[in-house]
Amino acid sequence: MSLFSSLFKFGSQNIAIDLGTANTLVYVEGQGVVLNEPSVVAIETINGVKKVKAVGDDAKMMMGKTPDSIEAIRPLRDGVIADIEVAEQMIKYFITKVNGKKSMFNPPEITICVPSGATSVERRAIRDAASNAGASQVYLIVEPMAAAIGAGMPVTEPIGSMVVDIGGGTTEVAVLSLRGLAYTTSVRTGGDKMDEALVSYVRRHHNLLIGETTAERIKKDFGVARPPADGVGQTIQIKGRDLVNGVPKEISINQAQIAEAMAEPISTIVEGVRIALENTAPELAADIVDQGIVLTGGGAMVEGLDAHMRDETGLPVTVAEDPLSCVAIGTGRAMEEPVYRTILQTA
Ligand SMILES: Nc1ncnc2c1ncn2[C@@H]1O[C@H](COP(=O)(O)OP(=O)(O)OP(=O)(O)O)[C@@H](O)[C@H]1O
Repeated sequence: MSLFSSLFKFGSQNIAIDLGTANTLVYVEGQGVVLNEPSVVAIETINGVKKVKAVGDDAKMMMGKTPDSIEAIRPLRDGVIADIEVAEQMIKYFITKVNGKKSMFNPPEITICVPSGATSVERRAIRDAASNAGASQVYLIVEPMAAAIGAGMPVTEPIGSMVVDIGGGTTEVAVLSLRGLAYTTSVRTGGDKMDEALVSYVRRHHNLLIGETTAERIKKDFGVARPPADGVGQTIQIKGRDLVNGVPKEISINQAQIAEAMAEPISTIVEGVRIALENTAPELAADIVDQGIVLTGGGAMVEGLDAHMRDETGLPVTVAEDPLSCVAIGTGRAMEEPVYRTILQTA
């Protein structure tokens, strides 16, 4: 085997990254999604020196439970990079995890998605983080376009389609046609705001303090976008700290109350969709009446959200097949398939 072919064989594959507020997914050329871990980094400070202690799953397990010397950080907030240095460390860690040491000798091309509303400064921050993490070339793709490609929507055709990507930090609403965004808006509300709404509801109504992780678990397992048909739904027990006497306490809450708690962020998302529909050109709007709206992102999995949006807009609404992976799959397909190549932006 020649030196060239051995280098080629052992070279690193190009990769696509969905750098999300809540989760980071990595798609490797020819393999698909190979990594899906929380966007969390645990940093330990010893004698003023900061060191990465854990990344991804291991770091998330530490959230809310770390000693003073360790801080679990989410480097992305509201869909943009809040801590550039930590984000870079996280990207570097994930690239090495999928490509091993190969990336050092033969750096991969990286295609990475950015929120459609990201400013040029934010785009540069994401590009620099990927370059510093070892990319030979960085391409960007806007998140709703990636979500639509991942959901199998006809983005290259002269047909209007609407995608609503409900992530952790942001909800991206976009109308796409002929490889471009005909209209886009980004609402800084997503799954995180639903968690926060649950935390404050429980504090207000039960004087109980619960953590973000507990709130997220309640949302995922019992969250509903509208009150259950019987007006109550399932009742669950939740544990936290009593705000009056400071001791651990358990209370009961039902799904009607959970729906009430989550109502505000959900109506902000629906309002974003309504504004997008009002701003869509008539020909494209006519297509959306036929094609309907497709929901992607983890927030799309809140029970009854599709039905609620159908009632609010009067349009057909469906949830994509694999809502949590749509953006990563779409970013990966845009990297691999020549038909989407012109959609990619060189950073
Ligand atoms: N089964 C579920 N039901 C409700 N919400 C869920 C479910 N699974 C995941 N989520 C929520 O989806 C959100 C994460 O979605 P996703 O991974 O698409 O976001 P992201 O890409 O990381 O965020 P962003 O697009 O804002 O950068 C989190 O708020 C998470 O709690």
